[in-house]
Amino acid sequence: YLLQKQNTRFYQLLEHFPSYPTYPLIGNLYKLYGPQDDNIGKMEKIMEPYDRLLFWIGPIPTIMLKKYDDIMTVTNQCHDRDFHDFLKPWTDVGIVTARYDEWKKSRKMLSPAFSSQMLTKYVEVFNEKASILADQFRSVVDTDEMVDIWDIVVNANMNTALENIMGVSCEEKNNGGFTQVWMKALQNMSKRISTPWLHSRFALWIYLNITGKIKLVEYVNEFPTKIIKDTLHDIRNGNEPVHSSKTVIDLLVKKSLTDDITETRMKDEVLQLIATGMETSALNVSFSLLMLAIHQDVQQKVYQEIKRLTPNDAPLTFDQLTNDLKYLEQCIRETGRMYTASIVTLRYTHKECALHDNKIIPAGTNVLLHLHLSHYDKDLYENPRNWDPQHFSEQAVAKRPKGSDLLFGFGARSCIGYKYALLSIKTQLVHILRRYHLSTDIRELTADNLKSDLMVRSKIGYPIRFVSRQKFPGF
Ligand code: HEM
Repeated sequence: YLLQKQNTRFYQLLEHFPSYPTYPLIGNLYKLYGPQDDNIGKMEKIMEPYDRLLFWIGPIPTIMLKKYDDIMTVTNQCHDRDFHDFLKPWTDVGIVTARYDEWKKSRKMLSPAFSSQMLTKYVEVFNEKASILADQFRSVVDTDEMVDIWDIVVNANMNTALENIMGVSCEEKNNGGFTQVWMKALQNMSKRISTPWLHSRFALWIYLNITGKIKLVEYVNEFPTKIIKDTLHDIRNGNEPVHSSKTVIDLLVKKSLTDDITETRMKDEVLQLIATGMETSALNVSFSLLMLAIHQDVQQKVYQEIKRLTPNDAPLTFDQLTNDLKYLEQCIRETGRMYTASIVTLRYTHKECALHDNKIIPAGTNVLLHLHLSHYDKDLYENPRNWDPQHFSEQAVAKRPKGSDLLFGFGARSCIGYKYALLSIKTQLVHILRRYHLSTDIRELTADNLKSDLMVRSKIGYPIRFVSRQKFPGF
């Protein structure tokens, strides 16, 4: 009551947004809590009648938006996310969690890691890891057995990330260990989000210590710290030419010789790149392969494009991956639309933010931008529940407002790694499709088959049958 009295405008502005009954201290976020297996369907039902919905976490307001024009308006005006404290035990200030001023430093520091010159270097690693990935399906080829490809794909993407970001080859000792520890650490982060009592920092600290999971947090932080220290040591001792950078850590460490960047900050930047880039890419590869296995006609068209534009089974080049293979890219984008890895993204309003109908989100509000729901918008996509690469044909894209496909977010804080992701995903799909024809017994993958923790996943896995190309006449 006192809060409301003191800040009348704040509460008056929020009254313009629909909400559910709210209770003192708890608010009404209870509406969204429940088993993770059911949360996507539940969210869709709750949001169905609304374009905007106000939730209260105790006294803190959170507005959920699902229309692309609202999302674009907010992302154009607000450049902050406010969940730094939430991830703090695992990672501190970095590009994803930093507030505006610190974020500008991160973005400037990391942009060179995504220049064409660096991307060209990464392509070599993409080819090498994608070829190893394709090799791993040899044991099941032509057996008629369907395999759930997730574990294999996620490992391949972790190995690629480790090599390009940290320069650690997956053949080296302990890296397998890092992938397992990382996945467990992510499960714990997601458990914190879906478990209200773990929102308290003190409760989380007790939980992590009693269960011994604090060791995961320590290991995840020690691993990149050691590599940063070793790289610094090498460069200071002249063992590394200062002008050549193959990895993100090389770039950061060299920058730290002239700029004020601490080892902790470098470690957090690196962890946050892995957190945002690795699983998102692995999910797109897994969903894309499953979609191609379901949609045989599309698979055939993609395969013909690959045969036509990348003959001789040679490693793919940066130019081929960037300029050719347009239909394959349509498939990847369509998968990203229907199975949006990052189901939501966040903004925090430091100033009032006016929406197009003059409703105002007051300063001090968290805004949840529901990318997944925006991708099922009938105003943007014909038959949005159907997986159809034609949604991303040149003509279809031209008809939509520029930027309304929110696969990689929008505005200043949109995905810094989107080109990297597209190149990496394309390389993996080409290496696999060149060698195998894919099929599956799954007929379709609807919203009921999806669940979400920090990311969107298939409840029924990604079961695929592999047949060698030679044995598959007609393709
Ligand atoms: C299919 C793969 C990927 C998808 C779907 C994806 C999607 C997204 C989305 C939706 C956002 C939030 C944008 C916003 O809030 O407006 C984001 C942010 C980000 N992504 Fe990606 N991403 C992918 C791959 C990658 C890769 C490979 C990297 C790096 C190696 C990366 C690094 C980042 C970073 C650092 C941010 C935060 C940017 C900032 O706050 O300035 N992402 N991504």
